[in-house]
Amino acid sequence: MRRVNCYRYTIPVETGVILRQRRLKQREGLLVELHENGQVGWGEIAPLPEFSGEDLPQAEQQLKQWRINWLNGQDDDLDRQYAPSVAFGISCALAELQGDLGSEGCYDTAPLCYGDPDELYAKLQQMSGEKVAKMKVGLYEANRDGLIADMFLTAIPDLKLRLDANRAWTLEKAAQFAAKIAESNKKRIQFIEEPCRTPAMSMQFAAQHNIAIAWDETTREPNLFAKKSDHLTAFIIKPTLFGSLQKCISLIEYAHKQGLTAVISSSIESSLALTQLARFAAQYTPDTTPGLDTLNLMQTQLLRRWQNSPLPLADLNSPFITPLAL
Ligand SMILES: O=C(O)CCC(=O)c1ccccc1C(=O)O
Ligand SMILES: [Mg+2]
Repeated sequence: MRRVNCYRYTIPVETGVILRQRRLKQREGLLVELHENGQVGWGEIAPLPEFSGEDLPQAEQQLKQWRINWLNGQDDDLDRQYAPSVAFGISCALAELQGDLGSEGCYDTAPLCYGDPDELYAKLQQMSGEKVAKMKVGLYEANRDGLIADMFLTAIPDLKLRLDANRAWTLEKAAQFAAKIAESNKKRIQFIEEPCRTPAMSMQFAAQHNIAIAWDETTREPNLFAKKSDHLTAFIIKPTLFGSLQKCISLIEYAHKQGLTAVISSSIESSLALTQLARFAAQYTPDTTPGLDTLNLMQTQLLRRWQNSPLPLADLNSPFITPLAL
């Protein structure tokens, strides 16, 4: 006997969270709770504004349709029939229901920083294992980004640095950034995600300046497999933007076959999905530090705790969660 409960959540986020020039005041999403044969599974469906193609009302409508089909005994093709955030959330709930999502999580995630050295030093001191951090660039002057990145690499000799420009730079701006990085420091740049306006420009930049790059937005565009480069070292996989766990596993396996790293990355989900991503990362990318350091953008956790997070935990009776009558 199958049973489904659905909820909508709204969590206030810290001031200053900007997504492609748009301020994010709150994070909204859906929760789906499945019951079958005495088992329970949870999933989170949270389209990310400015990044997802679908919005929350569309996701809710799709969840309503999937629920009807599942209660009628149908098992839909999630990635063919539903938007990525819907396919991802439902696949997590089904994976939990079927016991396919590991219990151990990789909570040692790469600290995300915006250029404040003190903040990064503090976070790195708490890290066990490899010291890897991610810094957003492209928001200010490229020279400044280069000086700060080089300072971090020089000051912390065992630091491996990930950078993310979200396609902000022209080739000229990217060259200004690269000019500030000491040659001896370049090999500790694990990658720059999407440095330039287009993948072709990014590949040209990487070859000209001998700096590793990674595809993030490009993993969700057509002809990904044609965009190869000797300087490409990683795919950044955001399941909420990409699709079901099964679709992500296929891309992880392809990346590993190509000798690339696959980094499981946050789409600013609540602690429910973030902890599921930490478990998924431990299961399928055990040798790679995930990029899940976004919980501190929120004012509360939802249903499940992130290891050692001091944030309060909201349960189903909290004002942040509303039952949905679909
Ligand atoms: O990947 C990470 O470490 C954190 C997630 C992150 O950076 C991100 C979060 C929301 C939207 C876009 C991005 C991005 O990687 O570009
Ligand atoms: Mg990115």
